Amino acid sequence: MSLPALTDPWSIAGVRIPNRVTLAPLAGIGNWVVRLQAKRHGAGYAVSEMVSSFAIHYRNEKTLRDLLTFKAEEHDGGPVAIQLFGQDPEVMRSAAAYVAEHTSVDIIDLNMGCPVPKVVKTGAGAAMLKDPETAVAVARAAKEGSGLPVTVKLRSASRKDGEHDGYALAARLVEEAGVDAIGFHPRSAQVHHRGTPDYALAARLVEELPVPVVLTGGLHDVASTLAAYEQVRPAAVMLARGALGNPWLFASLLGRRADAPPAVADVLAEFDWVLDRTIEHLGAERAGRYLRKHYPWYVERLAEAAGVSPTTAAYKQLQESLQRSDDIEAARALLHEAAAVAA
Ligand SMILES: Cc1cc2nc3c(=O)[nH]c(=O)nc-3n(C[C@H](O)[C@H](O)[C@H](O)COP(=O)(O)O)c2cc1C
Repeated sequence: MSLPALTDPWSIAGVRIPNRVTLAPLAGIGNWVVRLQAKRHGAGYAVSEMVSSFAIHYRNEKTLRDLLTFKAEEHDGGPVAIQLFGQDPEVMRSAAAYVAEHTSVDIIDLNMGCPVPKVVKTGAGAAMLKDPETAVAVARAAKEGSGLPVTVKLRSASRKDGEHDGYALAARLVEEAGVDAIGFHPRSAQVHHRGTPDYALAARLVEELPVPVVLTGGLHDVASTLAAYEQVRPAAVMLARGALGNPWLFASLLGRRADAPPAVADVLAEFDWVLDRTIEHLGAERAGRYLRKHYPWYVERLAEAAGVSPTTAAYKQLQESLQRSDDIEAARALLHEAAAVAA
């Protein structure tokens, strides 16, 4: 069969997704601002940062306030999912029921791939690859609790030289828990985010499973994403590190803009948009601290737009000044000044 264009629609359990370029879950990053940013630049589907099922079950105030905000405009460009993690089926059932009732999410995604020790030592994330019975029970509970489509994002394996326990788990989740799609990251949990993903293995999974497989891993620019899409033939591609402070990648992949760095004015306008929306989300004080994580990406874009290496002295100094600043308006002024020089 011919390979659909990335601009072609597809669906997860009857939920229509207008194109095949999607935003990956990104812990500490993928809040409504970042999801809406991806959607504005064309992403057909976006998954939230991972959220603890326990925190929802126990009604942790900060979690409910900061992580369970989904804006109506996020849905304009296609559906939105929340990613939940946790190893206890009954807690997952309760958390899934809560998000179905209290948020506008269309789909629940379950994290079975996070390799971070804090998560794995509780038996959640990538630890689930070694415990298929629990993984199936958790997925079933999420479906029953929410009544929503449920997808699972997982790694190909726990260990780099071990069996492909994640690959095997994917089929069981679909067969035994009725999981509606799989997000597949063909790297082992052991290597975290290093090395080349095993796209040949991902292609086999796409052939084998009766549900959509969404590919993530190593999709850092237009060329690498198109090459992986053609090799693996997944239902969709899911951008992660490649999209950090680079929402233009969505538009370039969808043919809505050239595959070229954004202009200085575009970087500045985007930066202002992110600042304004994050102030709306967190208030100016918290936004100022939180956004330090985002600043380096926009400095890099600015350097690219100016045709200069981000390692030159001026850009290094700008990075340092931004990291020292927790005043959001001071940070805005710094980037505007640098942009005036770059333009
Ligand atoms: C900062 C960061 C946070 C991430 N957070 C999550 C997460 O919350 N849930 C998840 O399933 N994967 C998470 N991932 C993994 C990504 O979704 C993605 O699968 C992975 O980075 C591979 O894609 P890449 O090589 O294109 O970056 C995270 C990755 C990064 C770099």
